[in-house]
Parts: sequence; structure tokens; C-alpha cells
Amino acid sequence: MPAVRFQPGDTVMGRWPGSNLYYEVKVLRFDPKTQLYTVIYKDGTELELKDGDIKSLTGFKQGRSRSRSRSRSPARTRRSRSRSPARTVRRSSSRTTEVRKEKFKEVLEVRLTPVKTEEESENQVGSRYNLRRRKDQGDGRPAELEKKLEAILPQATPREAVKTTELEFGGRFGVLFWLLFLPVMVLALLILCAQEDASLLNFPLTPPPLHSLWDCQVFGIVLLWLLFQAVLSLLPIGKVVEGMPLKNGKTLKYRINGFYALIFSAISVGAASYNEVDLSYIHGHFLQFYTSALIISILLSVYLFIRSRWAAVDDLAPAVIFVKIIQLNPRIKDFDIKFFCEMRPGLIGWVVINFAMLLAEMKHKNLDTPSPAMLLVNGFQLLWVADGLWHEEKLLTMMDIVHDGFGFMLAFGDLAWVPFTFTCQAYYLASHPSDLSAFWIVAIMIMNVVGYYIFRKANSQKFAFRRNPSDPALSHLKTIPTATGKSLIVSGLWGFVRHPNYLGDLIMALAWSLSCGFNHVIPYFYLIYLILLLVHRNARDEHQCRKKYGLAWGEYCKTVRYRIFPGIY
Ligand SMILES: NC(=O)C1=CN([C@@H]2O[C@H](COP(=O)(O)OP(=O)(O)OC[C@H]3O[C@@H](n4cnc5c(N)ncnc54)[C@H](OP(=O)(O)O)[C@@H]3O)[C@@H](O)[C@H]2O)C=CC1
Ligand SMILES: CC(C)=CCC[C@@H](C)[C@H]1CC=C2C3=C(CC[C@@]21C)[C@@]1(C)CC[C@H](O)C(C)(C)[C@@H]1CC3
Repeated sequence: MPAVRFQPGDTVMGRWPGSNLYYEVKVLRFDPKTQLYTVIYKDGTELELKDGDIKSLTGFKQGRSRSRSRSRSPARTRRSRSRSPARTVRRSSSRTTEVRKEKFKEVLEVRLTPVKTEEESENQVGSRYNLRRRKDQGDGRPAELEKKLEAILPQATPREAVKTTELEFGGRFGVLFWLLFLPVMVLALLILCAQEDASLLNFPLTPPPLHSLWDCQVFGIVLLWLLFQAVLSLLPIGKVVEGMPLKNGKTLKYRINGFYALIFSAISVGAASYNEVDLSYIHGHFLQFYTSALIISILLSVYLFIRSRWAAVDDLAPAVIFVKIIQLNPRIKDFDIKFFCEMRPGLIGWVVINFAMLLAEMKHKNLDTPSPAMLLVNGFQLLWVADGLWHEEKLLTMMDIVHDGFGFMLAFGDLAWVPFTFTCQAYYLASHPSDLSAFWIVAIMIMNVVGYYIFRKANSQKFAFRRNPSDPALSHLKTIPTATGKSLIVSGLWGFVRHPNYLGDLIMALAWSLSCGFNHVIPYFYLIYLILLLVHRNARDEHQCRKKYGLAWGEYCKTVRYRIFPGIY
């Protein structure tokens, strides 16, 4: 094992990732497990660097003075300048109305002046990252040479170096807790929902009989549903898009046909119902459906764990729970298991279950039409799911797909949590009354429209801005430049709170819960879950952004003070 060359507090020269530019950085710590140094740049950005990406100040200065003494071609100087993050910032800032505080500008443009290495001047071999990019763009470099270069360039991080879980959900002890607690909690929620008196104080102390939890036919139906959705996802309908670049510089292809899958599923369910298939069967066997989905999600995570042992190191990522390292993008040929599970069986299953609950309500309460509350819940949630599937492509940029390994937490979340807890309002309404006055119906509808508008506009604006920051349609937005070259929007919805998309989502969740009245806390479960999840997600995202954007993030937080709730948090 190589000796630790630098100590915390040392000032050294650190390579800017993906380039050959070096900046003065301070060493914060060294992790012997991953063999990575955490360093802080002068603009406050914290990054983890390999030993090979760090040079001592003295060695670096000697190298530079030697290279300076040789004649420097103007072309080289030009290249060096154009690749500086400070230059990138200047270019992007001219396109939009930037919020430019003089002090901030000074930090980015003066202190972050990159210095070119001696090797870069003499040796035109770029980093591994650059090489791959040129190859992808087809610059005509002979394949032979590419292979030789790959052999001498730094190899992929060893398996142990893939950062293990950041202990975001309570660490090692938390793992066992969540593993047992989450499935039992969903079961308890469903048992309460089905009780005539759904009060928490009235929770039955005897466990449910085994036959109410297991049924082979139900298990078969759940398997058939998964198979049906898998077949729909493989249909050659809809465009094929590329995901975000992976660690190895490559991209994966995804077929985007979620909205078609929703329509096919709706037609199939409609046809089944028309042919007198009794969909209220789902209501009567709901616990059995849940245990089947739970068992499948456990089996899936065991399969994912086993196959991750043979996965390429590049394809490993920290899982949030269950196992430490797991595959980021497990695939069977072109079938992407994570993308499929996130968007299809659970999400489309949610609206089918809601519809089954609507039929069950009519059947059990002997109604000719569903109650207004049931119609509101079905309509609102169908809109949310349809919206998600319509914008399916945007999921490819989200942290769940880009960053999180696919282990138990996501498998359980997608296959059991989403279809069985997100449906709890419709399940509750199937056997409990919610008499809404006309005033409440209108107020709740307005609330959902406002929430949806904020949610959709914020998400679409950020997506469009990230795809093309110089889009003329976005030129009215004020932005803050960052040292990475990306900017942050600080006006409009993104200038109101730092996560307007979360705010919109929460307003909608409130509208869904209010539709069920005030008799019990159970229909508010989704709202409570979403507040906890989004507050946690917000903290996680802010931590990442502070590391990524340094001072610029601090500036953004000063300009836009509140995270999700204006005036509160
Ligand atoms: N119902 C549910 O169970 C859940 C719903 N959701 C919903 O999914 C949607 C997406 O959420 P999520 O993926 O968590 O996060 P966001 O879509 O909010 O993405 C956060 C990222 O956006 C970028 N960003 C942050 N601020 C700005 C800014 N001012 N200008 C430009 N870019 C910015 C940063 O990435 P970068 O700069 O690198 O681009 C940051 O990491 C939300 O609407 C949320 O409500 C999410 C989780 C669960
Ligand atoms: C406690 C527990 C098991 C949590 C698991 C959380 C996951 C179920 C959710 C985390 C983020 C999600 C998102 C969607 C589904 C639920 C999970 C996976 C989502 C894909 C649904 C469709 C939406 O339009 C969305 C794209 C905004 C959304 C993104 C986040």
C-alpha cells in the first residue's frame, strides 16, 4: 500500500476532475479505505481526489518554471485559457441576466486561475475521460492507439474504493431496523385502513391469520402483472434516448414508452372490467397482494445482490440499505431492471388499484356512482402518474437513477411501498365515508391545480435549463454562475424557495389527504411520508450541492433563503 504523501492542512495542487488543469487546494483528510484525499478548492468546492491527481506545491512549481522557460505557443495558451472554469463561467454569464456580486466574481475569476502542468504541455494524452469523449465523437484516432493509451491510463477504481453506504439511513444498525420496520409498518397501515374504526388507538393486538396474508392465486396475478408490464416496456414503440454519462464515460440507452404502457394497461383493465372480471377482488385480497409484492421485492433484492458480485466495478454504487455495494444499472440485455421498476409496475399498479377501490366502494356501499372524494383521489393521482410517465425521460437525470444503487430499499419502495401505501387513501375511502361539501370540493380542486402547476413548472424549467442554458425561452431567468460552469436559477419559482418542485408536490399531497376528510390520521400517511422524505432528500441534495458548488451555493442560499416552505424552512 503506498505511503500517505499528504497530511490534513497541506496546501497542494489538485487536478480539476475531467481536465488537466491544476488548482491550489487544501487537504482535508485521507481515507485509507478508498485511498482518496478529500480536498477543498479556494472557491469552497470539496472533492475527493486520487493520489495521482495531487502534486506537491514545490514539485509543481519546479515543473512549471521548466516548462515556462521553453517557448510557449499562442495556441497552447489559448487552449489552456478556454478550458478554465472561470472562462466557462464568463461565457455562460453573458447569456443570461446574472446576479453578480463583485466579491463573488473575484473569488471565481481571480483565485481559481488554473495552471497547466508540464505534462500537459508536452504530452497531449488527455485524461481517460477526455480520451473516451474524443473516441465517441469519432475523431478518427486509430483504435490501436486508443487501446495502448487505455492501458497506460489510470485503471478503474477497485471494488473496495466504491464508496460504501454513506450511512444516510441510520448506518449499519439502521439497516436491520429499516429492513424489518418498513414492511411491518406497511402491513400495519393496511390493517388499520381496513378496520371499521381506523383510529390508531383501535389497532388490533392479535396478528392477522396466515390465510389473510398468503394466497397462491394472488401471487400468480402479481407475477403476471410484472410480466405484462415487462412485455409492454420492451415493445418497440416510443423513442430510445441516452441516459446520463456513466463513470466510464459511456451512456446507456433507454426506451421511453411509459405513457403508451399506461394507455395499454388502461385499455386492458377496462376490457377486463367490461367482461365482468370483478376488480374489487383486489380490495378483498389486499393484504395478500401486499405480501406477494413484498416477497417478490425481497427475492429481487437477493438476486440483485448476488449478480452484483460479478458486476463491473464501474457499475457499482452505494445502496441505501440491505447491502453495501450494489449495481447501479442492473440489466438483462437491454432490459433495465431499475428503470423498469421505478416507473412501471408500481406506478401503473397504483392507478389500477385505485380504480379497483372505486369499484369496491360502489359495490360495498351500494352506490350508483362513486363518492366525490373517491373521484377526486382517483382523478388527482391518475394525473400525477400520467404526468410522471409523460415526462419519463426526465427521470434519467434524477439521483435515484444516476446515483443510487438498486438494492432492497428501491426494490421494496418501487414494488411494494408505492402501490400499497400511495393507494391508502382510495383503500380508506372504499370503506369509510368522506362527505365533502361543495365548498371543500372546489377548494381542494384549486389546491391540486396550484400544486400541480408549481410542481410541473419548476421541474420542467430546471430540466430545460440544464439541457440548454442559453435557450431563448429561459433568457428572462436570473442565474448565479458556479465554478463548475453550470449556473443556478435564482428567479421565478427557483427564486421563491430552493425546492419549489417539492413544495408543489406537497401541496398536491395535502389536497389528496384533505379529500378524505378529518376523521382519521390514516389518509394523511402519504402527506407525512412525503414531508419526511422530501426534507431528508433536501438535506441530502443540499449537502451534495454545497460540495459541488462551494461558495456559489452559499450565495444561492443567501439569495433564496427558504428551502421548501416560504417563511418557515
Ligand atoms: N412522491 C414521491 O415519492 C417523490 C417525489 N419526488 C419528486 O420528484 C421531483 C424531482 O425531485 P429530486 O430529483 O429529488 O430533485 P430535484 O429535481 O429538485 O433536483 C435537485 C438538483 O437540481 C439542481 N438544482 C438545484 N437547485 C437548482 C437551481 N436553483 N437551478 C438549477 N438547478 C438546480 C441540482 O443538480 P445539478 O445542479 O447537478 O443539476 C440539484 O442537485 C420533485 O418534484 C419531487 O417532489 C421525489 C421523491 C419522491
Ligand atoms: C420508505 C421507502 C421505501 C422509500 C422509497 C422511496 C421510493 C419509493 C421513491 C423515492 C423517489 C421516488 C420517485 C418516484 C416514485 C417513488 C420513488 C421511487 C417517481 C418516479 C414517481 C413518478 C414521478 O413523476 C416522479 C418522476 C417525480 C417520481 C420521482 C421520485
